[in-house]
Amino acid sequence: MTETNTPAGDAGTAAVLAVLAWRLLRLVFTPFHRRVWVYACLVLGMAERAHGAGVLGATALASPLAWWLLRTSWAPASAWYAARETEHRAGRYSRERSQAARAVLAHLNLDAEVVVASFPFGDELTVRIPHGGTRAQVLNAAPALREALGYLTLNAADDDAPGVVKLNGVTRDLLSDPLEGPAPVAADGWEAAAGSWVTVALDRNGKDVELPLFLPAAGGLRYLIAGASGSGKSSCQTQLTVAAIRSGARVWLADPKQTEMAGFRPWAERYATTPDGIVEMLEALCVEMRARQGALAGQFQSCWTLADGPVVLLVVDELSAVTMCGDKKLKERGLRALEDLAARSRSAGITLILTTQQPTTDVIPSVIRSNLDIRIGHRVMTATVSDVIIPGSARDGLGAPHDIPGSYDRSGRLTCAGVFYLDGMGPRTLARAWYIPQAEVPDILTGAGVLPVVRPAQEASRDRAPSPTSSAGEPDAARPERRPRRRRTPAPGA
Ligand SMILES: Nc1ncnc2c1ncn2[C@@H]1O[C@H](COP(=O)(O)OP(=O)(O)OP(=O)(O)O)[C@@H](O)[C@H]1O
Repeated sequence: MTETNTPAGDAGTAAVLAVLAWRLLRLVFTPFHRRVWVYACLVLGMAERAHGAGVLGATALASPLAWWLLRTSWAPASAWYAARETEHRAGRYSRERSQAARAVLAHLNLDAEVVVASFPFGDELTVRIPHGGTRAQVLNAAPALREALGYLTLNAADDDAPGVVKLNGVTRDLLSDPLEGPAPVAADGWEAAAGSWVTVALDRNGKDVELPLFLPAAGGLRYLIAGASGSGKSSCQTQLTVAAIRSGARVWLADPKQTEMAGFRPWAERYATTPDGIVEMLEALCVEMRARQGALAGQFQSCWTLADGPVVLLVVDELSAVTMCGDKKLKERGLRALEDLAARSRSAGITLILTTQQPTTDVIPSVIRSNLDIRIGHRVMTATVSDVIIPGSARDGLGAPHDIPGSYDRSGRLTCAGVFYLDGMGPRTLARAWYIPQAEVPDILTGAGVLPVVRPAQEASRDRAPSPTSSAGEPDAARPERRPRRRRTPAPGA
């Protein structure tokens, strides 16, 4: 085929060649997976030179413009592009950081390989101990690495593998920066058996903090979550409840404030809001617990397993609704049920989350407190209160909830909302929780394909005819706060 020698053809060819030259130059610095585009331009340009087809040249020139228009005006294209760019930048960030770290170590006569992985609050540096080198040498280099890479802190992680040292470098202040983005448990594809661990927070080294819902050898867990109003007590509670529902546990909720847990209501097997409804629910759970224990005894088993049935999660959102209840008899019944559950629910595969904003010895009597295994202490005002949540924390120097600094920002939110001390899961840890607003709970659970609990028709009748020994959950606000009116008429269908 003959070449076109018109001035327009020459100008087109020159333009194509200029684009190609630029693309070829970039090719040298472009990672392999991004080169396909450059190859496509190259092929089009060659075709243009060989066949003089102006259409191909024009395509080669116009296609970057078309792609730019596409990705700026069509949402799926821009989302894809943004995701690729983020991935690309993260790769570049890690490469640059590992090169910088290697240079620092080489300066200190340590010829070590370094791999950097980034986290929301910093980086994890995995340093391979060089031949003839020691772990101590790498650790001695940490201050120089911290200085050179600009970390606030750089500490050795406690999960070293043989031959490597892992260092956690923190770039953001845990106490002043809330976690952004969806909580891991809310992510698409989060799947778990009821026994799995739930990532609820990041610790001050930027590492995941995981909490269990059930432990195969121990059974259920007993959580205490305490802190001042607005300190973010709902953070871990909501995440654990989402995880429990997603993993098929039966969830019973006591929600006297009717705010923190309201989003869960359609998925809760039992839901109570008034003191007598809550006490009834606690008593019903004691009955369930004894039935489970009876079944275990019959099989000579000491502890519930997931093969025996699903975990039951009981969340009492404000413990004082029971333990400080004005009705003395009701309070005694509630305390008896709570003591029973705190002492014996574990082996029956029942997990408890007891939450309060008044962590005093009246609200959490010591007989209940002493059985709670995992304590999550958000900001409180005094050392005495810290000691109730985490015994000894006021004096042991390992960090206490009243040490957590915080003030209200202009929107009225506590700056330390969601920051807590975790005690009872290894060394005491300061962490910041992910946050799931209640309004998002229905979308998360619906999006995960979890069907709401179909409540039996009797539920309505329970409202009308509650009985202290019935296994009824009472639903809610329709019910008078003090004493339900008892009707003698039998429940429909009874
Ligand atoms: N982990 C978190 N990260 C960021 N913000 C949070 C976090 N947890 C809570 N918040 C913010 O703080 C506010 C109060 O949180 P939350 O309702 O959990 O507090 P609370 O301790 O349960 O308070 P109360 O006892 O009064 O119900 C929330 O509306 C939210 O804006």
